[in-house]
Amino acid sequence: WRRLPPAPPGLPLLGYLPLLGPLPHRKLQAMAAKHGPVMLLRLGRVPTVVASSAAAAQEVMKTHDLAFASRPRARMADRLVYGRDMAFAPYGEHWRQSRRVCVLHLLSYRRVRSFRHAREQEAAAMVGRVRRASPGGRGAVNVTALIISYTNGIISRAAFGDEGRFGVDGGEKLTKLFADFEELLGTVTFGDFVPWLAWVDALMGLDAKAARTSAQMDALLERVIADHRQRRRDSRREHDGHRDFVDVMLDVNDEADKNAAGGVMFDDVAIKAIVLDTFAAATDTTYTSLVWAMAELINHPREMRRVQDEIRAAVGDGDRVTEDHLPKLRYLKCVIKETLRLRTPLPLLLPRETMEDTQLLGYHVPARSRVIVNAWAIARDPATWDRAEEFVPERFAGDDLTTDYLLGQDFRFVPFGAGRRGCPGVGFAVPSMELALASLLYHFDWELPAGGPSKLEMDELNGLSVRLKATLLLVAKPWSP
Ligand code: HEM
Repeated sequence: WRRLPPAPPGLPLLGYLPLLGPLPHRKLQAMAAKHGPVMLLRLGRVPTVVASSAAAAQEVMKTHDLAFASRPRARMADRLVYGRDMAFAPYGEHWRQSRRVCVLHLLSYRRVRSFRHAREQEAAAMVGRVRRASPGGRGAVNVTALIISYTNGIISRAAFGDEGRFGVDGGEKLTKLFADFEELLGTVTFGDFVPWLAWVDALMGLDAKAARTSAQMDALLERVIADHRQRRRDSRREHDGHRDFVDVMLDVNDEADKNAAGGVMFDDVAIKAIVLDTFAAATDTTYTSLVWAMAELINHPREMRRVQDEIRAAVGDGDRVTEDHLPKLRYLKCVIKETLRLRTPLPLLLPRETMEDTQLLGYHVPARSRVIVNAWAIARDPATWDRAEEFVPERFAGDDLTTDYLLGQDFRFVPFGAGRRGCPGVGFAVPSMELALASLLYHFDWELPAGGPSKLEMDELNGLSVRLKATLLLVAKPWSP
C-alpha cells in the first residue's frame, strides 16, 4: 500500500490546469494552506506534485535530488532551443556534458570576473542614459526599459562578445526579438499537458510565432558563430584573454579535436542551444529582480535612505561605483536577498520530473511525475519567517556574506533552486545585480512622478519570470558628492 499525496479534484479532462489562474504561485500557496505541503494535482494528463514547505524542498533538491533531477519536455523549448539545450534537457549524458562545460568554462569564477569591464561599462552607460532621459531631474525615466537594456547588454557581451552588444543602442528590432523569445519560452502550451489539444496552440498563433522567432534567432546565431570562426582564422583573438561564450565553446571543441583520447565535441546546434539557454536563463531573471528591487525601495523610503547612505559612504568622492566597492555594500546585499525572497523571479523554479518512483515527506511519488517547488510560498511561510509578508532587508544582516547563496544550505530560501539542477549562474547574477543597483542608487535620488499615486502598485505579471506588471516610471534627481 502506497500513500499518495492529497489530491484536490479538478475538472474532467483538463484537471487543475484551467483553475490555476494567471498567477499559479498564489493559487498553489492557498491550496497548500488547505491540503498541506505536498499535493498531487492532475494538470491535463500530467500528474504534478507540488512541494510547498522548506522540508519538502529539501527532500526534492537534496535528500532525493537524483530521483528528482530530470525535467519534463517543453514544446516551446523544443522549438526555440532545438530540444538540445541544457536547462530544459532531461537528465542524461547530453545534460551532464553541457552542464560540465557551463560550470567549468562558461560560468566559472574566473570567467565571470573576466566580464567585469563589460559590466562596469554597461552600468556607466545606463547612468548616462538616465541623465539624458531626465535632464536635471525633470521628466520621468522608464526604469524598466533601462534595466532591460543593461541586462541584455551585459549578457549579450558575455555570450556573443563585445561586438554583440544588442541593447537599446544595438537596435530596437533585436530588443524585440529577445523579448519575443523570452515570452515564448515562458509560455506554457496546452500541448504540454493535453497532447490532443496541441491544435489550440496552433490556433492561437503560438506555433507560427515560435517558428518565426526561432528562425530569426537562428540566423543571428549563425552569423555570430561564423564571425567568431572567421576571426579565429585571422588569429585576431590570439592575445585576447577575454573570451565570450561562443569562443569558449569553440575552444572546447578545438581542445577535444587535439586530444588524442578524444573529448566531447559540441556541434553547431548544441553550441547555439547552450548559448541561447544561458541567455534566456540570465536576462529575464536578472532584469525582473532589479526592477522589483527598485520598486520595493521606492515604497520603503527608510530602507532606500539606508542603502544609499551605505553606497555613497563607500564610494566617497569617486565618480562612479566599481566592482571594488561591492564587498563593502553589505546592506545592498541584504536588499537584493530580501527582494529575491519576497519577489522570487521564478516563483515555481523550473519544473522537475522524477526519473524513478520515490518519496516526498512519506508520500509515494511515481516515476515521470512533474514536480513543482513553490519557492515563493516557502519564502513567505509564516511558520519559518517573522514578518513574512514585509520587506525587511535587515533580516539577512547576520548572514555570513562570504558564503552568500551557497545553494543547498537553507531550504527556506531557494530562489536559485539547489542540487544537481540548481542555478549555475548565481556567480554571474549577483555582481550584475549589485553593480547596476548600486550605480542607480549612487548617482540619483529616485521619486515617483508628481501628481500620481504616492505608493507604487506592486501587481505581478506572469511570464518566463514573474515581473512587476506596471512599467516602472520614476523621476531621477541627480546627486553628486
Ligand atoms: C536573479 C537571477 C537568477 C535566478 C533567480 C535564477 C534562478 C534559477 C532557477 C530557479 C533555476 C532552476 C533551478 C532548479 O531546478 O533547481 C535556474 C536554472 C538555471 N539557471 Fe538561473 N537564475 C538566475 C540567473 C542566471 C544567470 C545569470 C545564468 C547564466 C548566466 C543562469 C543560468 C541558468 C541555467 C543554465 C539553468 C539550468 C540548470 C540546469 O537545468 O541544470 N541563471 N536558475
